[in-house]
Amino acid sequence: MTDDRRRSRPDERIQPARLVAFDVISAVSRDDAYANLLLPGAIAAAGLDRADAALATELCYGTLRMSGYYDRIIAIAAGRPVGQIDETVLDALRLGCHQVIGMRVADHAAVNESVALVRRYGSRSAVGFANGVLRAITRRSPDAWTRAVSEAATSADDREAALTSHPEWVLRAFRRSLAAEGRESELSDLLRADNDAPAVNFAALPGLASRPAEASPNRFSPVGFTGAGGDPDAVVTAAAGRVRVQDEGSQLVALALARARPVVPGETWLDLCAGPGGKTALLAAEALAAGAHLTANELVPARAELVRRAVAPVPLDVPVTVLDGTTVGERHPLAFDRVLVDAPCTGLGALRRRPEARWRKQPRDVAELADLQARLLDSAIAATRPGGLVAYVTCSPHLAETRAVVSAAVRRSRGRVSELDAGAVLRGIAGDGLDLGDDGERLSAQLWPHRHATDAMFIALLAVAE
Ligand SMILES: C[S@@+](CC[C@H](N)C(=O)[O-])C[C@H]1O[C@@H](n2cnc3c(N)ncnc32)[C@H](O)[C@@H]1O
Repeated sequence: MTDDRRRSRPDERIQPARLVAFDVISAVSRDDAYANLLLPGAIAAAGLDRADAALATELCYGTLRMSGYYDRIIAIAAGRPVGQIDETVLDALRLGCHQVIGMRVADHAAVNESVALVRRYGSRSAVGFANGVLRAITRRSPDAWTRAVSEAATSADDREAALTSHPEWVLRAFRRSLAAEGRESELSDLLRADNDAPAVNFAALPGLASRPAEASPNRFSPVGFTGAGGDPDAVVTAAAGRVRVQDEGSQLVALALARARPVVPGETWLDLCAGPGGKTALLAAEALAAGAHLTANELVPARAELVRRAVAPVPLDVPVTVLDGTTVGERHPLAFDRVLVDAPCTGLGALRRRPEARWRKQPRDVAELADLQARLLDSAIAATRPGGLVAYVTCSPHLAETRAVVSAAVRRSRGRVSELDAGAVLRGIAGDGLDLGDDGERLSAQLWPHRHATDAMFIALLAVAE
């Protein structure tokens, strides 16, 4: 926000945490910025202490996550569609709405500071409008707003999408994916789980680090834990990078490739789409313990550098190449025993972590990504030796990015690859308590935030014929 846009009354103080949150929310709306990348720097630049940093995070992430719901409330309170409200004013209204409805902050603080934001960053003529809208919002209880939004919905799906703050197309995609495992009835739980901030989860690289005594083991991942206390970066630094922040589902899918069958020493492994290297680090630790070699590949040079840093704490030489993964099958045919394709995807399975991501994605992204995913998987299969294994992984449960990509690749391979029972492999790692739905015919496996408290990671394991 440039200084020349700043106007305020001399007596008008806006809490630094609110200013930071508003700046980041505006950058997301205006410049398509990523909140998770921008917020830490904005907090540091403002010199916020721990409590204010937590407040800024809640204000920013909560507002972005629930903005679909808040927009319905604002439209009713304003008597006009949000598309007719200036963007800066709308962001201030969303922030105010989150404080009144989501955080139950005292009305006067939420209203006064949001109006002050409009006075400072918006047009003067909008100040009265913003004040009126926010006062209208405070006149009804959060429950009354739930009823009002429900009544204004145009269909049952529109209602559920509004109340859980999801785009309707995402809701339908989730329903199809749950229905494919006989669990459509879990849709509402899933949508609500997306709105809970996930606990910080760690992985202790096997053979190189162990879970701190005070931490709680993960339910499913044998190397995962939560509750290490304090600042996550400090936990990672204290373990010299051999403990990493990593979702439990991400741990499970990486372990599934490494542990699907016994490793023959000297095996060669490839992580085809490795950046930023979370799964590479886990695979490197597994390769080290089993006597395998690991190569990582990543298209984007800056992300390849992150992979190098991620594997540095593992005493194993892991070459990192910077290639388009779709060409690796041609360049290195039949070269690897195990290949991980952690494919670029919509990320619809990680909405808990990326608060604005649900609004950024469009249905057309799915088709584009599915085409790239198919080419990456074909390339991975071509790069795998007879008798080898390929793991196809996404952090999206969208069927077009998951089962459809896998079954088409199996068809195209004309018998060269067949699916293994990924669910059985995961249960072998995680224990029989891992509930993977009711579809007895399916060999791939889908994890879910509401059922497993993981990101919605998908995995299929493909065996290449001898
Ligand atoms: C889902 S992320 C991988 C996450 C990673 N495995 C981890 O656990 O940290 C997908 C990665 O694929 C990369 N990518 C996209 N297109 C690619 C391509 N054609 N070839 C190789 N990598 C690609 C992206 O830059 C991104 O870093």
